[in-house]
Amino acid sequence: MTGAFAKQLKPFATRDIKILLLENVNQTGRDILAKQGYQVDFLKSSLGEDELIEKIRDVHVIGIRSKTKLTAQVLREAKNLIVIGCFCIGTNQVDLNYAAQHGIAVFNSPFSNSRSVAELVIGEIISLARQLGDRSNEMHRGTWNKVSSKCWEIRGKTLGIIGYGHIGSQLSVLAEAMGMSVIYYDTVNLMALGIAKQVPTLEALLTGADFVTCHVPELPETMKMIGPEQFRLMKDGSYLINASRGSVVDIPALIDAMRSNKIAGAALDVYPAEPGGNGDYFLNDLNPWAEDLRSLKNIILTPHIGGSTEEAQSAIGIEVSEALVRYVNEGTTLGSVNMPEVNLRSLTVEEPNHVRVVYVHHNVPGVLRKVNEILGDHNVDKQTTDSRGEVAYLMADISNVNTHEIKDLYESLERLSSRIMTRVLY
Ligand SMILES: NC(=O)c1ccc[n+]([C@@H]2O[C@H](COP(=O)([O-])OP(=O)(O)OC[C@H]3O[C@@H](n4cnc5c(N)ncnc54)[C@H](O)[C@@H]3O)[C@@H](O)[C@H]2O)c1
Ligand SMILES: O=C(O)CC[C@@H](O)C(=O)O
Repeated sequence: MTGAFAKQLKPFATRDIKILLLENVNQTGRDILAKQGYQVDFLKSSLGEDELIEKIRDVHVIGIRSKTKLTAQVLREAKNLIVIGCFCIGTNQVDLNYAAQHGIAVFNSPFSNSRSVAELVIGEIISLARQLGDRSNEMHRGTWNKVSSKCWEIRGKTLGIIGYGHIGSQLSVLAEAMGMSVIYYDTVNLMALGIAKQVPTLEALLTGADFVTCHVPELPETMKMIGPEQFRLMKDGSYLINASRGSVVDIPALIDAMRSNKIAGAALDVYPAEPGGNGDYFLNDLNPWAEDLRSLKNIILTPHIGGSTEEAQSAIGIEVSEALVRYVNEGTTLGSVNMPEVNLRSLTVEEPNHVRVVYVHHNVPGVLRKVNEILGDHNVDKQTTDSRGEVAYLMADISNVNTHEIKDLYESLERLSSRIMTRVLY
């Protein structure tokens, strides 16, 4: 019996499934996974590449947040890995394509922390307009500095939202409720909430807004999308907020724009390089401009806490863990960010001599015929298949399979040249 077959053998024992959870995944998620009987290893922080490679070799499932980089180099070593859970929205830390090509599904939580980020940004808009960070710091140092110069109400001001997705649109509603006008720029034509207005270009947004806030994913097109030219276009005395990804804003350009008083304040929650865990080593070692950034007035620096609320983390823990359990136990890919979405109704009663076959394969002609020649020796009750780019995913429920036939079934599928990964469940 090959190692791979032993790993997938029907019915696999849930106690054999090894899970590594990094970055302090919430207790809700840990409980769901432990209740399945899986072996759950939990760490509060992320791991550097060498340690990660060492640990990932052994596990079937890994759960991460935004700091753990699952590059092709790391995933190459993850010989047993079948699924990755990103307990967050962003999936830019994972090589999604490499994972799909190797039959590793990736799940995330697409909107459970959107409200938390939107609320943080609302807090920052008011804090920047009233220079709250500076006043508070002065009081902590014993200085009473009662000023109104360049402190503003936000009522009647214009908020410019770049990226009108889950977070941007939620923020739009909150901002209007406080009397702000909202304009937004998005590459997709999107319905405005309330009386917000979509503008046709980034330039129109930058020239029209008093507060500019970024809510785009990390993509090649969004790298440094706010740089010297964009700061030049922004209104004199306007503000910039970035709680999306650190790569979106060119930080040295922001420092220049603030030093010249073009930009009156900024709030950053994300940075081009972030430490893997909590400690005293904030930005200095990682980012050469850190000292300059820290020396600026009216700048709020937070350690990537946009989604860090009890509500969001608890909801994310449940959502992602449940998706992992469905995938491990039933092969369901609904909600996966890198696999075709495939589902079959699960069995409501234990059926003897019944197996579920999951076959991830290269999306090339002739595969279904060959697979069905193998499955056709049994009774195929249900079958479904879908493809996404170069990867296809087939799921079949088969009856009349005797226990001694499972190994043959598995090995016949594994021998096909189209095979990426075979799993036999139940
Ligand atoms: N600070 C935090 O803790 C935190 C928490 C959650 C999410 N995030 C980040 O925020 C990002 C946005 O989250 P979301 O849930 O709103 O995502 P989303 O996918 O719902 O929305 C993103 C929007 O950006 C638009 N977009 C993409 N490229 C664009 C471009 N070049 N110009 C303009 N618009 C563009 C998309 O069309 C989409 O409408 C996430 O990708 C994640 O990186 C950060
Ligand atoms: O919790 C995190 O580490 C990431 C939060 C946020 O950036 C996300 O992508 O959801």
